[in-house]
Amino acid sequence: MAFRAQSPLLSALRSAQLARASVRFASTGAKPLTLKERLAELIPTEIEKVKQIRAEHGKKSFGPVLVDQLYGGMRGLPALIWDGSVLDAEEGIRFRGKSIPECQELLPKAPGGSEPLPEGLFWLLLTGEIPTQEQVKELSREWAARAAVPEFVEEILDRCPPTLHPMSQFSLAVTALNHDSAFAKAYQEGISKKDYWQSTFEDSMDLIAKLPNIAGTIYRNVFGDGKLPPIDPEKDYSHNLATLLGFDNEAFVELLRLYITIHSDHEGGNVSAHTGKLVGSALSDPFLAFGASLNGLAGPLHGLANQEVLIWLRKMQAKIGENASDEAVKEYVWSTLKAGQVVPGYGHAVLRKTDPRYTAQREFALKHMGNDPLFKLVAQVYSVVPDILLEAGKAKNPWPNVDAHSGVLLSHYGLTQMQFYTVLFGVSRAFGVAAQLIWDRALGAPLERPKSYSSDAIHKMFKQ
Ligand SMILES: CC(=O)SCCNC(=O)CCNC(=O)[C@H](O)C(C)(C)COP(=O)(O)OP(=O)(O)OC[C@H]1O[C@@H](n2cnc3c(N)ncnc32)[C@H](O)[C@@H]1OP(=O)(O)O
Ligand SMILES: O=C([O-])CC(=O)C(=O)O
Repeated sequence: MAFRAQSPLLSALRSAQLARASVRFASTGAKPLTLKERLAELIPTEIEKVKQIRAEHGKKSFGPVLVDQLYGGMRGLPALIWDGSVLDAEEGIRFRGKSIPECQELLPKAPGGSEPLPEGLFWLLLTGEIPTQEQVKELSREWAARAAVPEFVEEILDRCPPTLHPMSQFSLAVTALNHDSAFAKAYQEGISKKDYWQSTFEDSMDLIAKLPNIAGTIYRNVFGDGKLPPIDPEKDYSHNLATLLGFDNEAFVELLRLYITIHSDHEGGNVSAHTGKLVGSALSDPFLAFGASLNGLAGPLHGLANQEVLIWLRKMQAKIGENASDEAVKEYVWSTLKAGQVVPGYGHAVLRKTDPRYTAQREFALKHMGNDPLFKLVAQVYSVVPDILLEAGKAKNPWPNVDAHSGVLLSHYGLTQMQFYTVLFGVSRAFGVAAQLIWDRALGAPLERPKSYSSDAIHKMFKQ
């Protein structure tokens, strides 16, 4: 929740809560609150806040809905509540009000590391607060303890042909985790609505915790890299993910910390986030809801674009050679457009400037791999594509998005199998979707069911 614009009553309530929480640390010297305990404290205030917003503003309008918005993919239509992050077209994403550079500065880091730990980001997404070092350490341990995947899910993955796309395998495995859903079980046992959030929280924690093992199994099955090593309970989430994928390079671990943080959430309207929220609104458990998110993320206009960027760059290199001139790159970009294809990694449904996630990855590349030939090509493409898209005159945003840069970073460290890239995006996106699912159930969010119209109905409506 953004706690910035609050009534005096709500701020007083919240300050009292925060004060109580810190007094509890100070006076008892007890263990700091766990994420679930802190959430339990925040939920009553948030329920009151939403009640108050609805009482005060419930009948106010955001403005007209245009017929073009119905035909045009609902661009700009205010339609969803999403608390973890808000996207500004010019400035890019803020997680609970914090920009990417602010998160890089404020969130806890691993010893010796300089990138934020995704554990801290998850805490921030859920509570709006920056956790302590001790709290993220506890979260790393908790996720490590929950990381094991049921044997039958491993068997499902082992039986997938290596030709089945890693994203399809990922979605199958996540959906199958529903077998052990705490929410589904509690619902069958007749749980009260006010307790929905607790089992949703448990499932969400299990979901996030099990993703590294699932991703590692898919990677090793498809790309033939031997058996999975065990999770180390004393290591952080990204470190364990890197190990499971077979990488022991500390710079790669730092990359994963940054990667998961910046890919975690992008407000609620993007395909994967909205799908998760929609499916969750039917009280499908977090595994079913996030499995659906993954199927949306697997589309080339959304998360698959990071794979598409690398494929496109490699094809370009094959055609015009390495160290090609700007002219040759421009010609290749034009040939893509003239063939009726999109330039992958460029454009965005909301953003109208360079994606700050692109900038964060570019800065990482400048720090760690300034001389990588593929990074140089990515930078060269950045210097020519926006002008071409402007000249072509169709794309509303000619600037690069997050996917234009992620593949080159992964491939620099040897993760060259681009069909796998969107799986890492999916591991990250679970953080944002899970955080909102928990709040949706805590706040009693209703079944989503907007109104649809036929073209005939619209035609008749305006004829009169
Ligand atoms: C994590 C993410 O999901 S980030 C996005 C990842 N996707 C990509 O990078 C794929 C390439 N980009 C695109 O296809 C688009 O820019 C999208 C899907 C991201 C956004 O789509 P929209 O909001 O519809 O974009 P926009 O309003 O600018 O589209 C207008 C026209 O420009 C075209 N256009 C937009 N971006 C591009 C591009 N990168 N290359 C060529 N044409 C483009 C659209 O295809 C559309 O053409 P049409 O009128 O013939 O249908
Ligand atoms: O916001 C969007 O529509 C797409 C995107 O960048 C994301 O989901 O990360």
